[in-house]
Amino acid sequence: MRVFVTRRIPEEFLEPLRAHAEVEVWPEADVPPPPDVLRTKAMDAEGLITLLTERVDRSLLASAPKLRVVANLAVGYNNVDVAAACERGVVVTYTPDVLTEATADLVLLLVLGAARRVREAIALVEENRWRGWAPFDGLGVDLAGKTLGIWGMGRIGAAVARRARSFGMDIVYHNRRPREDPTVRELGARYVSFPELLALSDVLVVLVPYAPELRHRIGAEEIRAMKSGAILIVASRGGIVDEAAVAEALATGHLFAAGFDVYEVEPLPEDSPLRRAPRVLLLPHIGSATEETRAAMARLAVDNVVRVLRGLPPQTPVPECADLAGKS
Ligand SMILES: O=CC(=O)O
Repeated sequence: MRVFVTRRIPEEFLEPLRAHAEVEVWPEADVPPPPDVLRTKAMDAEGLITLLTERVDRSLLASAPKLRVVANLAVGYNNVDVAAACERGVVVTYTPDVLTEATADLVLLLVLGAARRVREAIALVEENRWRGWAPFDGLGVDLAGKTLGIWGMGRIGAAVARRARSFGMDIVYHNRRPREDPTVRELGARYVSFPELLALSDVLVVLVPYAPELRHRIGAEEIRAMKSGAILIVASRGGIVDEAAVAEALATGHLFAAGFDVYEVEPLPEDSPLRRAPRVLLLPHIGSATEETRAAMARLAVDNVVRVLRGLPPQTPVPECADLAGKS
């Protein structure tokens, strides 16, 4: 059996797979295989370990007759056409849970960094422009007593809410449906409509998974509906928030600050309006990038492939395909 891995990952994580399959690894660490290479490799592979940068679409799946499992090394899987995979009997897996805490940490870093204008502060020191303690220069805003709005209250949202509570913030959230589980209730997080979320949040965190119908769901109009002086954090997938509209709202001062870890186009194009916007903290999609978490993600993805190849249910099939994977 053959498995193609679309990025170089440490050999120790691939070891368990080598006992069951011939493993081929794309040799680059940070550049994906070109689509035609992925297609060729998929043609005679039983398994693929993919990243969020790889498009596993209907046509690629159709040209991969032996494929049994696509293990996405990410919690988001909008890069995979899950419906097409399910139809073909291909199991799709992802890496939830293991990255929840690391990603929530990074969201808080963005919240704190945006609220305290840390990018400007660092530049002051690095560029040797710091002239001394100034009582009213470079001021940020407090978080205690403010309202944190979470759009997308899932595992990561709840972990963000937990952290924000310890900073003295009140929590509101919006999902398609209220979450009834005790974790969210214990956090005192209040379910609100989408317009209420926009209107109530001092800090709004976007954590909702990408879906095509959500493209630019937060645009100029929605930003206008937010409080003047609010902070917007984007941490799930790019494209949900109109980046040009955010840059404009930062320029006019309607938004106090913004923080991004994900973008509509990655890596961020040189001419992105966000680069020229004031008070914006831009990170290169590193939500889960800790040693422990990436190791856990790699182990989980590899284990999922091994299990499917051995005819066992994987640990973490995507919910849409859970039945197919023998786990519901
Ligand atoms: O963005 C990263 C992930 O989905 O895991």
